[in-house]
Amino acid sequence: MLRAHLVEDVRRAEAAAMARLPDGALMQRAAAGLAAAVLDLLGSAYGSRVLLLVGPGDNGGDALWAGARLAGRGVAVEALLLADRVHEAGLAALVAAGGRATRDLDDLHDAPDLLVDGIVGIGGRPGLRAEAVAALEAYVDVPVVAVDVPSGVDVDTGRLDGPHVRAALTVTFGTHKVAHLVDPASLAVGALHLVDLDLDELGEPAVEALQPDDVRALLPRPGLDAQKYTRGVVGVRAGSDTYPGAALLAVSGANAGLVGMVRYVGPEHVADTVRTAHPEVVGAGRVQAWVVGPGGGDDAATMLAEASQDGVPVVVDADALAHVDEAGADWILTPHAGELAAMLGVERDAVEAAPLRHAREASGRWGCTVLLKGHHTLVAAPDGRVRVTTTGVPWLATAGAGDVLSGVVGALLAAGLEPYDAASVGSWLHGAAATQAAAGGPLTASRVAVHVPQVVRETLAGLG
Ligand SMILES: NC(=O)C1=CN([C@@H]2O[C@H](COP(=O)(O)OP(=O)(O)OC[C@H]3O[C@@H](n4cnc5c(N)ncnc54)[C@H](OP(=O)(O)O)[C@@H]3O)[C@@H](O)[C@H]2O)[C@@H](O)CC1
Ligand SMILES: Nc1ncnc2c1ncn2[C@@H]1O[C@H](COP(=O)(O)OP(=O)(O)O)[C@@H](O)[C@H]1O
Ligand SMILES: [K+]
Repeated sequence: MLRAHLVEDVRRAEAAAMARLPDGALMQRAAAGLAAAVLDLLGSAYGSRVLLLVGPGDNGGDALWAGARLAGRGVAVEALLLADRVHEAGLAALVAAGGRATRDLDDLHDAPDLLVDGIVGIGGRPGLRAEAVAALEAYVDVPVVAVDVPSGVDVDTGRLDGPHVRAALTVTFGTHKVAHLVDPASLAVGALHLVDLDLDELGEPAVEALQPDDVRALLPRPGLDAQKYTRGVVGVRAGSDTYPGAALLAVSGANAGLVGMVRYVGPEHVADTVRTAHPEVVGAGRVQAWVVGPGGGDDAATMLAEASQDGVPVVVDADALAHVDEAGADWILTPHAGELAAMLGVERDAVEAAPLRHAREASGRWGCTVLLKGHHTLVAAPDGRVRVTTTGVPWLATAGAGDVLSGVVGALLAAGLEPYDAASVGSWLHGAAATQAAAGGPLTASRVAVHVPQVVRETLAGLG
């Protein structure tokens, strides 16, 4: 599991580690890891130029000490000091190693190959001061390595309020922070590299992200004595005269092999199309979970009312979301930002600016799992836990992709996974299938469903 902790938890664990380590040991480990990552990115030390942007705190200290190490390896290192006082020992080390420091942007030599953002780290407030913005604007085309976090982001929430760094690589220390995983800040992080500091006592993570091993452990798989009913039956109520295709897509996700049987209930001509495309699918009957809503149009309210009567878990998606009054504790709501905004009576922009807060709020309000779709989809449980999906590609932002997702999640729910696991594992598989289907290029929603079995196969085999 990839875990992200709040700043207060990082501070506490850091204090405990500092109490048992020699002075400055943690910063030296951080700086060594940072310098190694910068060297990797540069390719070669000699002839390379690096500019450190140095703020007032220990984040600047990390940058200066890493700069000293880089200068010692032959990199031409300059530091632009953006505060009246900077980390003194770090500055002295840089200068002793042959680096150069200035407070004046105009006093810098040729354009660097890389910027190192040591402006602020976990002690930073959102936004950047004018001098930092001017320095970043002077080198807009130069890739940035962020120290710990891209400066300017709100570390504990992932919000962006004001100017911030956009990194090509973020090198973080000890544990991940919320802003690394949660949108919109996660969009500014670039590649993410963790330098281990052996911190213990970090406590419970604020958010976490499933890794292939976690998914492997959670995936339902048939026992030797399995029969179709023991594997679970998922029912899909989706599609309408206006949107017949949504039924096909939701069924294709449900029918990716993760359950024993799939039932479809909907308009007769849609059912014909579903059966032609998926001959395995049968009609009404007992199910262990329902998927309700994709393409439901005006029928969505009836679909939801009928599915609710069975008392089994329900995945509520798309048109059915508008009709959720009271939700069962074992339901999963799967809105995108626009749908969640309508449910909560706020603007879409507000949800997009603070998806973590709104996903948590919705989960609390309806007392069930909420899966908020986006670049990094969030799954929030009513007890406060949140998982972030880091699989997937932007090509997945295509019509019908959400319908496939609801089917996959419903199948996992019917197979017996807890709602929180069904939603997060389903989202992980959906993203991984999209990445595989896209193979670096465009994809359509139908192709995502086709790739789910192969992703499951590779994950079970430990190839994920
Ligand atoms: N924790 C760990 O395990 C380890 C931590 N390590 C490193 O320490 C970093 C944290 O260092 P830190 O605590 O000194 O805070 P940091 O972020 O450098 O600066 C805070 C200062 O900036 C200022 N300031 C605030 N907002 C601002 C803004 N928007 N724009 C401009 N200035 C702003 C504010 O000053 P103020 O304005 O309030 O006077 C405050 O004094 C951490 O991210 C990691 O890199 C590693 O070395 C080892 C392991
Ligand atoms: N920028 C992005 N990067 C990766 N995945 C994305 C991005 N934007 C959207 N997605 C994913 O694409 C899917 C779109 O679903 P949705 O908005 O419900 O579309 P539809 O309603 O047409 O099915 C979701 O799984 C969402 O997480
Ligand atoms: K930084």
